Amino acid sequence: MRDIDGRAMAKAIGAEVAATAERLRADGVVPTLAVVVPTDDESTAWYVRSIERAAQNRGVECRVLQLEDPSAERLKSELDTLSADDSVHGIICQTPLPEGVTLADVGEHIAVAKDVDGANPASLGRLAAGLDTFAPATAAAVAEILRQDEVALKGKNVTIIGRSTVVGKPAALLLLAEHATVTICHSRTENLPEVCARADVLVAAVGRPEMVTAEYVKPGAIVIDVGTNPTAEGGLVGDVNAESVASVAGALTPVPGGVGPVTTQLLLRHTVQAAA
Ligand SMILES: Nc1nc(=O)c2c([nH]1)NC[C@@H]1CN(c3ccc(C(=O)N[C@@H](CCC(=O)O)C(=O)O)cc3)C=[N+]21
Repeated sequence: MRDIDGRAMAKAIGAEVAATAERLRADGVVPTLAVVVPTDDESTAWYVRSIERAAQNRGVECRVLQLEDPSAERLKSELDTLSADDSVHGIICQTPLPEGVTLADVGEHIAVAKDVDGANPASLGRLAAGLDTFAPATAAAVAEILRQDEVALKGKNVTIIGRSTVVGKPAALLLLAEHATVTICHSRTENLPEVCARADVLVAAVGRPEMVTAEYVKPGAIVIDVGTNPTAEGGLVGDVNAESVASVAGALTPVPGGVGPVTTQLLLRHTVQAAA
């Protein structure tokens, strides 16, 4: 089994982002991303630091707004303000959200043109309708990795485990647009390993540590692991048991070093595109 090098792909995207950011700055536009952080959460805090670091390296301005357990009203008004602020080009509201607040709820307060992580239901609708729009960065990373790795998708069986609005559903739409035959599985799917084992490309986006084992994988299949599950030791494991699938899969995105780094760079790419 081959490892797909997400860090190398991220680096290439980052270089392209830096070039675009430089052109924008020469034209007097400082590409700016606003990161709204509404809760204290370890994996979110890590992602935010990673966005800040990457943005700084690529010439994108990053404004982090840490809110202390805001009400839904406060969060929405903050997003309304950023949506109306001409100096802000991209907005991401980090999940998890405070108790009782849904992403669809707050997402409606992120202007579609600045919705670089595809949180507004209107962005998802545009994606479904085949209109120009930003997909959630993680879903976009799945499609980008398959594109950069030159994985054939036309007519192929792509199976996605997980039907979330931020990953499973938008990834399905993006891969449908590449003419894949897409199956979405979830917790109620019958004979899950068997359904997955028909896939030429298997995308694991469930959030269950190392759930996907060899019996889920067709010999030679490309496996994309979207999971970032924190371990007790402070590390990170994916949704795929890499050791188990190693003898069956053709290729796998490792965790860390797979989908994660590409996700961060695509958020920046979306930001410079929004600024342009
Ligand atoms: N609205 C929203 N969109 C998100 O996309 C979102 C979010 N909220 N909340 C938090 C989670 C988490 N997340 C990660 C992204 C990249 C890595 C990543 O790059 N991880 C590194 C390694 C990290 C390590 O070693 O600890 C890697 O996979 O190589 C991790 C986690 C995006 N999230």
